[in-house]
Amino acid sequence: MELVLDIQHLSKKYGKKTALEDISFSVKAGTCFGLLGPNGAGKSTTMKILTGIVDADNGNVMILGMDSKKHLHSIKQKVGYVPQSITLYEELNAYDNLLFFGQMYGVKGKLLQERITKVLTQTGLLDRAKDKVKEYSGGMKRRINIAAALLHDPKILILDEPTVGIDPQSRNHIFDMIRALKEEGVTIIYSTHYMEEVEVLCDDIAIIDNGKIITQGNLKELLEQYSTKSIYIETDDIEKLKQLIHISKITSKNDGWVIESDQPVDLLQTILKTTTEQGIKIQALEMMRPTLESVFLSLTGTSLRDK
Ligand SMILES: Nc1ncnc2c1ncn2[C@@H]1O[C@H](COP(=O)(O)OP(=O)(O)OP(=O)(O)O)[C@@H](O)[C@H]1O
Repeated sequence: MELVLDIQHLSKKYGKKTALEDISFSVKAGTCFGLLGPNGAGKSTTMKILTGIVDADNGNVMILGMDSKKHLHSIKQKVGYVPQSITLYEELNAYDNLLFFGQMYGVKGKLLQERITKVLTQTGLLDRAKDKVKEYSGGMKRRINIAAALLHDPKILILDEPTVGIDPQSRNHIFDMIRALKEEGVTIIYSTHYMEEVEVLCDDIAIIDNGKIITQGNLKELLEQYSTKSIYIETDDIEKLKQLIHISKITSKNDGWVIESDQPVDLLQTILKTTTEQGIKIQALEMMRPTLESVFLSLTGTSLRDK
């Protein structure tokens, strides 16, 4: 598959502080790539290097086959970047903001009018286009900020933590937008510290921590490879069950227990059979979906949520 982004051995220090240490990853055309990591991991620095805002100390970035050091201008025409902070004129309405940003990207005239209508429709804010941005909610501002990065019809859209501090409705809108853009063939590069977002949106991921990539690859394969397989059960008679079946590791969770097993399907069947035969009542029994939380835990020994 065609690579639209290829990063090799990127390093960056701010003074003595190492922000990135030998980062390499690549992104395939038409996919959603997730850069997942806790605060301060180096996600924004990576994205700023991709967009030419920050210079790397070492390493190479190829975007759409072009070297970012030599062809930044051409690259910028094909890449949309949504920074973490909102960059809109509060006193202007959304339409005028988009007019301004479109012209900055070099889009003009009738084409710009068409693009503004399209991006406002994509963000679900066409009917609010004439309202001043200062009257928008945080989530709506974020959606317009994304719209601004789409005006020049980019092939790659880079989003730096686009859902921080916004309402669930706007978050869902952003997810729907990303899925629709992907359908249209746009490659998405998405940074976040929310594992759940990566799990539902991304095809391939890199997990970054302390400026280093700790693992990367296809999301499904990583989940399969690293995460713990387990069963969740709620029953009033766990002690009896423990005597009847072999359980290697069990921990309490919510109103029940999580039992780890290399063979969760077999264990599930055994539990069902045993509880039925012995008359042990169960309130809930299910296989637990592998999560990125457990991937992170098994690779770093710490929880991403605790960072
Ligand atoms: N301009 C700067 N000057 C000095 N240190 C910086 C600067 N920008 C970032 N850093 C440091 O570099 C490291 C990586 O920061 P970066 O913003 O890339 O992380 P991040 O993963 O995007 O985190 P966050 O989600 O908190 O923005 C952090 O330790 C941060 O404090």
